[in-house]
Amino acid sequence: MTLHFHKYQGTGNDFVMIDDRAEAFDATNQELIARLCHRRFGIGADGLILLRNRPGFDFEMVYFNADGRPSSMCGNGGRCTVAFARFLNIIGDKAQFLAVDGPHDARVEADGLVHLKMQDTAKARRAPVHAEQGDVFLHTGSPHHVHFLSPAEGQKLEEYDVYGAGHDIRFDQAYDPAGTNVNFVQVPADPGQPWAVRTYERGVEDETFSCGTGVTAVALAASARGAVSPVQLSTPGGQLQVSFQQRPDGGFEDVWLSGPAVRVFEGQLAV
Ligand SMILES: N[C@H](CCC[C@H](N)C(=O)O)C(=O)O
Repeated sequence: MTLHFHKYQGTGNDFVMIDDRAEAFDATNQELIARLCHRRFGIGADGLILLRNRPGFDFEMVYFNADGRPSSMCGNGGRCTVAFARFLNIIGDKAQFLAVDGPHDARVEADGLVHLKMQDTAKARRAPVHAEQGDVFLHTGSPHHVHFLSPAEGQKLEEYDVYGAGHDIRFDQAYDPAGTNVNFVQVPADPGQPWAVRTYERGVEDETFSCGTGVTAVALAASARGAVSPVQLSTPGGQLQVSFQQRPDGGFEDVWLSGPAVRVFEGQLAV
C-alpha cells in the first residue's frame, strides 16, 4: 500500500498528517505508527494525526504519540490539523472539530496563524512531587507538571537538564499509571514579558521543541505569579500565545492557544 502523507510543524512540534476521510489507515497498527514517526527509519515526527470525517463537525482529529499509542489532546497538533483542513479546502477561516477531549472551535488567519480553543481547565493544584518547590499540576487536554525555575538556584533554562529531570518526573510513581508531560519555566523579570518554556513530552519520551497543551498549562499556572491574559510564551520552536478568562472558582474558560502551523512537505511511502 502507498501512504500519501503531509508533514506539518507547529513551533517545531512536528507531525505526520494523513487525510484519512476514507478511513483506510489502520489506526490499531501501533508498530506502523511508531515506524512512521521514527527519526531514522521513518518520516520522523513527534506524533501522527489522522483527519477523518465526523457527522456534526467539520472533521475529527485522531492523535497518536511517536510511540504509536493513541494519546490525549495535542494542542500544536490541533492547530496543524486546522491548517491542513484549510489546505484541503474542507473549511474556510473557521472550524469546529472533534478531538479526543471533545469539541474544539478554531480560527485561521490569512497569514497562517491558527487560534485553537482549548477545553475549560480546573485551577492548578499542588503537584504530587516537588510541591515543596512550588511545582503544580494542570490538565489542559493532556496532563502537565509545571516547574518554575527558582532564580535563587541560579538555574538558566537553556542549561537545564530537561531530559533527565523531565524523565524522572514523568515516570515518578506518583504519576502512575498514566504518567505526565513535564514543563520547565523561566520566570521573566516582568510578568508581561514572554515566559520561556521547555517541555519533556510523554509518549515522545524526549524534549520537544514546543508543546501546545504544555504552554497552555504554563500560562494558566503563571496567572498565579502575575501573568495576565494574553500570555506570551517562548519555546525552542517559536512563540505561542495563550489567552483565557479566570472563573470565580479559580478555574479557566475561553482558553485559546495561538501560533503558526506550517506545511513542510508532502510525500508518499510504501507501507
Ligand atoms: N505527548 C502528549 C500529547 C501531545 C501534547 C503536545 N504535543 C501538544 O502540543 O499538546 C501526551 O502524551 O500527553
